[in-house]
Amino acid sequence: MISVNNLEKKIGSVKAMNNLSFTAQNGKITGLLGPNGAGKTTCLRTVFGLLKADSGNAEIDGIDVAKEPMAAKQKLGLFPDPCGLYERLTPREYIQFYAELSGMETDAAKAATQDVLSKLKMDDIADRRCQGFSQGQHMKTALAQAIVHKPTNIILDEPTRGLDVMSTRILRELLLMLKEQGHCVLFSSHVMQEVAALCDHVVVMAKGQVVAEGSPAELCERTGKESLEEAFIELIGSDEGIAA
Ligand SMILES: Nc1ncnc2c1ncn2[C@@H]1O[C@H](COP(=O)(O)OP(=O)(O)OP(=O)(O)O)[C@@H](O)[C@H]1O
Repeated sequence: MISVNNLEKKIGSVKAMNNLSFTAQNGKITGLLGPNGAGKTTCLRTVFGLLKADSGNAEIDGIDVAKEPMAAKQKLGLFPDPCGLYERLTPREYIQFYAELSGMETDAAKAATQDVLSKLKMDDIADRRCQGFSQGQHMKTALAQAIVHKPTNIILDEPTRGLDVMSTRILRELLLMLKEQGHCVLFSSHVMQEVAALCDHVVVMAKGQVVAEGSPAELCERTGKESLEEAFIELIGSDEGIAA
């Protein structure tokens, strides 16, 4: 479970997070939905411990990220940019390298790597160099890296940006699989269709604050709108910076 409690962050003259609070539960996909500049990336960077909040805190399974960063990170996986893989390594080498970086002994890292390769059905590409991989293969390798240390919680910042339809579908299936396995999945997006299709819980953000939260159906009902896109526009009072 990820909980964000009264986070505040001023960057220059901008309040990127303004008393931001929400919870993302295990076994659910939670979407952070907001227009450009809403503070989604700032929030996720804070949750991962890459950015220090001015006040408030983020907790991973009850562990304060700022106070116990190593313990919190053991329970958290960050989906990296799939374009940033080391092309000369095979998925097995790459994933094992990250498992060891997360603190596992070599034997445990090897076993965990095999586990995740099987879980994501990657055995056919496990020992090929990443160079020349398709988008979907890159994606699986990146996700395997994020979950090899068996974190309960996974965060993804606009994971489908720049992906084609097939890769987007693969990623969706992978996220649904993680949810079925009881993981807490938190991702940011401004793509309505994606959020409506995937999320159990949507946190609508604007100007560093939570404007509303609930399931897509609840948000539609609350605003009296038929689609999440219309509900979103009603909630934030503008259609600036969103994608259909
Ligand atoms: N390093 C920085 N320097 C200056 N301003 C920043 C910096 N990081 C974030 N901001 C500002 O903080 C606000 C929130 O930015 P953030 O990147 O968190 O938004 P976002 O919701 O992820 O937006 P997008 O959907 O466009 O990626 C914006 O106004 C942004 O310009």
